[in-house]
Amino acid sequence: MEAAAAKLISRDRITDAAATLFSTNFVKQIPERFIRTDELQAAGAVVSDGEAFELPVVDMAKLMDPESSASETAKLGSACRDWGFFQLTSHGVDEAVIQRMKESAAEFFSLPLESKNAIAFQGGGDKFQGFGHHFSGGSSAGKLDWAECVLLVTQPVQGRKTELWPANPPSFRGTLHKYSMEMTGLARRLLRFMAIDLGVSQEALLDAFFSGDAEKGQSMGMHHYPPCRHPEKVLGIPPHTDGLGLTVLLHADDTPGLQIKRGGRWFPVRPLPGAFVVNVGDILNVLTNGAYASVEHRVVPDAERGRTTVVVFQDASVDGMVKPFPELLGGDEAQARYNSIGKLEFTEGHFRALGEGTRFLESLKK
Ligand SMILES: O=C(O)CCC(=O)C(=O)O
Ligand SMILES: [Fe+2]
Repeated sequence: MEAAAAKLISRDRITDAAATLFSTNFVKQIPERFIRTDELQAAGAVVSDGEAFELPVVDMAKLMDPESSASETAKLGSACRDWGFFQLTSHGVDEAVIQRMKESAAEFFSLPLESKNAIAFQGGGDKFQGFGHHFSGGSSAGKLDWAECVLLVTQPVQGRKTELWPANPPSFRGTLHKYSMEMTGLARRLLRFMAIDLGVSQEALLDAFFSGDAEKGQSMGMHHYPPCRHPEKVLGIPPHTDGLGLTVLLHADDTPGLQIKRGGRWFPVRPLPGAFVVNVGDILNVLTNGAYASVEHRVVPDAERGRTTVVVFQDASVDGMVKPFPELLGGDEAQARYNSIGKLEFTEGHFRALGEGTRFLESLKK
């Protein structure tokens, strides 16, 4: 869940009891606050292991190569339209930086609770950054996720609260800075090809994500899902869509857990080694007038192995608004499938709806 979310909601601190639960994995009985069997049963079936399906794979090197660019761009476009998700290979992000980010995340979560709580969520108001449990709303209200996470603003640089960036491991802050810059570069590269696919100018799409507006930026979520002997009873993250523009997820290990909802069923992502998982957020869905889909997803813990991920969210807006690109409407406002709304109002609405278990995007539909 993106960091901006928590502006309107408080989050829970991780208690000693939860930390013990997370570190042992020999729990005989899972405490009631984590049990969500009903919610899980109501949410739809998971496709079986044997069922063949393929989450689209997009190759950045092929996007960049004039020989293959057109066909790979079409693949990128259909992934964003049909799945709202794809795995990205040959992405060009510095492998050493990725490796250090993975290690830093894993090292942070392996620290004793006391050290992690040095940057605990303060709760309430805009003090949303730091370490703790996710907020769970809607049908999850009052329940706790089988996960611990860190949320931080990473861009613009002047918007960072570096005192909340882990000081342990000591290399963490430098690594996150480099990783954040790499992610900006990656988003820029990808957006150029999305613009070609959409038929909007590259400048307009890049401006929507990166022009000087102070409200735009980048945030990150670092998640640790401890193993759980009863994965059918708990959730790592309840179903949600991402409320910003574009999300890029890095697996720090090869444990699966992310599931995508499609046609009423949950499709487990089988992470490809070395690939990022990229998905369309609600704002990009509106900017593209519904052409690109922001799709519901969730995380279930693994029975045997822990899972650590690092997620980067890239924010977007057009002239302070969340609205379909005028270029896509051919000068005819009647073609807009969503009502325009101010960026701040959108963010507030998104988190209010998340808390209520509804989807704000639906209320913007014409
Ligand atoms: O950790 C994951 O696989 C997904 C995390 C996620 O959906 C989020 O942070 O919004
Ligand atoms: Fe998400």
